[in-house]
Amino acid sequence: MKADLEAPLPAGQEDLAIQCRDVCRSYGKLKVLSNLNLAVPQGHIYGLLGPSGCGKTTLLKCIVGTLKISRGHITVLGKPPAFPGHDVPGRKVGYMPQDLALYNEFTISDTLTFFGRIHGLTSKETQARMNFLIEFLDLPQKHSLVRNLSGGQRRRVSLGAALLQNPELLILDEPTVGVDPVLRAKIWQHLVEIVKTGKVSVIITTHYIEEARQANVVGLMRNGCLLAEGPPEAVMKQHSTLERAFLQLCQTSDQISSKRGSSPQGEQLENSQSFESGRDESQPILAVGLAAKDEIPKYTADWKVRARHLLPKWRNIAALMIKTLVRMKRMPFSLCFQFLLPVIQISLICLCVGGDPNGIHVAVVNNETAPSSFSQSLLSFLDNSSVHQVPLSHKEAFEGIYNGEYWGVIGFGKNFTSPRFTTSSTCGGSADEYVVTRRYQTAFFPFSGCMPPCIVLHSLTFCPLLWLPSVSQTLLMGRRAVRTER
Ligand SMILES: Nc1ncnc2c1ncn2[C@@H]1O[C@H](COP(=O)(O)OP(=O)(O)OP(=O)(O)O)[C@@H](O)[C@H]1O
Repeated sequence: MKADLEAPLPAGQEDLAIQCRDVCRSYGKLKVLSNLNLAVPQGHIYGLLGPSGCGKTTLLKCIVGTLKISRGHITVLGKPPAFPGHDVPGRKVGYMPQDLALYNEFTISDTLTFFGRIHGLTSKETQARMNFLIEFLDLPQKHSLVRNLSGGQRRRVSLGAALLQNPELLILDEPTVGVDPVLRAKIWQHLVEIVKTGKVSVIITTHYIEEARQANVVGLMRNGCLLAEGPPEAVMKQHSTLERAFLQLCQTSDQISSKRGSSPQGEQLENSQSFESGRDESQPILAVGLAAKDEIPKYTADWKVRARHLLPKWRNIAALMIKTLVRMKRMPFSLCFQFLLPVIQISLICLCVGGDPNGIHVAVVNNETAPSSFSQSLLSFLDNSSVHQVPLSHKEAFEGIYNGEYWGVIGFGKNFTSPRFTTSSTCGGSADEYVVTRRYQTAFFPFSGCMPPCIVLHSLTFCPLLWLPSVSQTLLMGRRAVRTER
């Protein structure tokens, strides 16, 4: 198991934090990523730029392992995302999603403590990091509720959660949106500093193209593939700004597409300053210092590692339970809903089913007269509080039942006790004995029509999923509950 995790990486990959090879991803018929190739070197900041809707967030979700790719290969810190025994998603990765998944009922302190627990930090470590991050990200007091924070402040809390455990890889989806320029500069400065150690790598998306000049490598993305990849200075070589370089690359890409559309098949496209004719779409128009295409190795994990990967971690269960308790405490209405509703449902069920029936009038036609007869002892077994026996003749009994006076008729023949009948009647042979229970069932279940919806409602509310949502979340989603939640 250990050997598997510590196996040396194939040549050329040990210095790549992320490698995407021919990655494709679609949402139904919408192809979002098409044969995308991207390489994030270890200890670098990779600025992923591109217009809205080009697929940046989708790519980041695939990298972090919350979305599956349709085709291609991704390796993150040497293994595919969500590979058994690999902490991606997990402690090794700090992911700040675009849609902030923070809990409104949490304070800043609760939020950071929750993520600290999830990543297995001690409370001392969490506290130290929290104090640093609150000051660094210029956050309000740590007891402020997330729901009372502004949009920009929430983004910074989310960024704080991503930075909390000092991850090896930071995946930041537009962390600087709604952040004032001074803080934006500070965040970039921090990123530049942490990558200097060579142990941390960052992939960051931003709409502020010019701020990406501080990245070590930029990737310009359009329509699900990379137009250019390389150091910002190289991409900007013939242009004063990254924005202009991007504009030029977009125009070049459009020219290629239109020429390809209009030129007859097989005709060679003219050479342009930055691309070759018949360009492979999976390759950027401009690629500076791209990693060589190594063979992607086959990754296998020991069965023990796989089994452990499937099992939820206790610390995650504990963190999620505490999270649920804190949320319940802050939302008393939800507490009532979760605990009182099942009680109401059970009461409703009991009301619908009703209590034990009593005072049911049943006509008894007993043609045996001897007090020690078998029919008498059978009748004595009946509970008199539920069944009120009315001894009648055959005719009176049937008249009574047709008039609705009795719920049923129990009849015994003259020779019920005789040995001949004790054997044959148990097989249902004698015409002298009868039990008529025309309306008996209705007596027990007067509201039986209401039962199915009641039972469904009851099972929905009483089911433990509602009582302990955190545990079920963890059990269902396994150890990856943590990051998929965010
Ligand atoms: N869950 C989804 N189901 C269907 N389509 C989706 C889904 N998520 C994203 N898309 C579509 O995929 C495309 C790429 O979306 P994505 O969020 O990756 O873009 P983006 O580059 O991050 O955009 P932005 O910069 O505005 O955040 C868009 O056309 C979007 O409508």
